[in-house]
Amino acid sequence: MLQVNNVFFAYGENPILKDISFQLPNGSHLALIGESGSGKSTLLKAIYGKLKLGQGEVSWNNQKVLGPDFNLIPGENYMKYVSQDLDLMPFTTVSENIGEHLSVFEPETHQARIQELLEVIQLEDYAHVKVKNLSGGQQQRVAIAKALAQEPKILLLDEPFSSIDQFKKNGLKQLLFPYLKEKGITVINATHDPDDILPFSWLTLVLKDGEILDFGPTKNVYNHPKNLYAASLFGEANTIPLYFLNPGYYIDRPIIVYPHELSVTQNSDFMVTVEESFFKGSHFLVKAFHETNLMVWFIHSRSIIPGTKVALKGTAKTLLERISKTHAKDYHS
Ligand SMILES: Nc1ncnc2c1ncn2[C@@H]1O[C@H](COP(=O)(O)OP(=O)(O)OP(=O)(O)O)[C@@H](O)[C@H]1O
Repeated sequence: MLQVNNVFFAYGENPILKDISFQLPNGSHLALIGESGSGKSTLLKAIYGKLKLGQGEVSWNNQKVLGPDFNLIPGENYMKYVSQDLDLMPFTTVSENIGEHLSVFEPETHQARIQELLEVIQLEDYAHVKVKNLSGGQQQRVAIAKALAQEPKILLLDEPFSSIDQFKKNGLKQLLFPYLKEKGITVINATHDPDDILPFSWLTLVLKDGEILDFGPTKNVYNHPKNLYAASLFGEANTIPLYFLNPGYYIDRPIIVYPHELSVTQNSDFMVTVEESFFKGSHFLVKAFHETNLMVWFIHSRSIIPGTKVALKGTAKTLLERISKTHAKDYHS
């Protein structure tokens, strides 16, 4: 179990992490999300033991993570941190980088381990290429393999796929994340990419201004977002007064609605005027305005001519659940 208890951290007078507490069972996969500057990298560094905490502590299996005052080289041997600063040896090969910290006394195991990791990061053909001759994305993959070579129990990833193209990124994630799960490695992945979060992370933690806004199963964080900020981290999102969606609810409470939860209908009083349709491959993302000037995003199978008035309804099951939860809250308050 990884435990983060009441962690506070400031850069000088500037508080960055404010009373962060959460627990992660071993082998879990957490997505750490939040806008730029919300404190994701700082939290990873705090967990890794790189920062002198103002207050609080981090422990793993009841063993305290010692900070920079105790470890000359920050970090515990059961934990690896892959940041943007890749810490590779540019003039040696991919294999040599991955195997840098492996025992030379077991050459066969050593080679087998390197081969296994080359397959996970899909760089088998580059085993003997010098790192300086690789692209930025390829170097990121080597840094991940190098971290995994030492069989950590906890892997901290700081936007690990930022330089990797979409095609390679998808393939890599489909190999890497199941591999980490199979090995029982606890993963905290700081990311801006909804495609990292929804399919792979069972848990999600939302940071806002250095505080935890939400923490729980990804499905709950997504389906019942705390506010527009949390929902927007997954993509476009709307806040719409409840009574626009169901005139039966005479409550002036806004509700979060994802674009895919709205659809064009013949019979609804919720009318909007289309401004623009954006091609998204399998559908169009449409930007429209209600007469109250409220901006509304919804998806549609075709592009819609700007200026067209359409009626919208929200019938998605997830939205209906959210509506009934919001309505119940009003009813009881
Ligand atoms: N070495 C530092 N000295 C002073 N302030 C810092 C330092 N590193 C980060 N900060 C500040 O701490 C805050 C949090 O930064 P952090 O890098 O943790 O955010 P982040 O959520 O990871 O952002 P991004 O998504 O852009 O990587 C920011 O306001 C940043 O300017």
